[in-house]
Amino acid sequence: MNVSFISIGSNIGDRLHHLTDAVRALHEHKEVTVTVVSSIYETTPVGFIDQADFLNLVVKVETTLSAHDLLGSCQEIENDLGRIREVRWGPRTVDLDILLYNNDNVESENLIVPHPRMGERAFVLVPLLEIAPGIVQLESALDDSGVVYWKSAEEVGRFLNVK
Ligand SMILES: Nc1ncnc2c1ncn2[C@@H]1O[C@H](COP(=O)(O)OP(=O)(O)OP(=O)(O)O)[C@@H](O)[C@H]1O
Ligand SMILES: Nc1nc2c(c(=O)[nH]1)N=C(CO)CN2
Repeated sequence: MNVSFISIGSNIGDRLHHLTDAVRALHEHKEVTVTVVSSIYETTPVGFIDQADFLNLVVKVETTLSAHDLLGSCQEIENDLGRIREVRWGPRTVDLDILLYNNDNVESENLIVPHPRMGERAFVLVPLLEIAPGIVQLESALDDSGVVYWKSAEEVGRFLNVK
């Protein structure tokens, strides 16, 4: 069994709904089980900053999928939930990024793990370290300004027991 951490973000429309749909879709995949959901954080946009605030969370999953197949499933979920890709780092209905996959280092054309920008992104590190303290070593103190606790994981995790 493989263990992976996935970051999920949304900043268009009913953001909580989009996060919930994405977590549910992951969990409903027959080769993926969501085992832990972080709290939900409201975060100021990073990169392309002239856009609405995001909701972000991180999930831990167990999966029999390879890292590449897991990426394919994440992209399918993004497409199903109607993500519009226009501006790099721009608004999206829902965005799923693979942060970690076991202790693997992957460097292929379409997949890099650990995610190359996770170390500088508080919207990733705050929820990741909440559910997996110490899983990444920080080079300096984490500047968590712009990342505010929004709601408990209950909001998205409630349905996970019913599988
Ligand atoms: N670890 C990873 N998780 C998800 N996608 C990845 C990863 N490594 C590379 N990619 C590639 O990144 C491509 C672009 O992804 P996307 O459009 O979501 O970028 P972005 O979310 O705007 O920016 P960022 O990559 O900085 O989060 C995807 O098509 C995918 O092939
Ligand atoms: N706060 C925040 N900013 C972002 C996010 C995100 O999920 N949250 N995703 C991005 C592209 O992956 C770019 N910028």
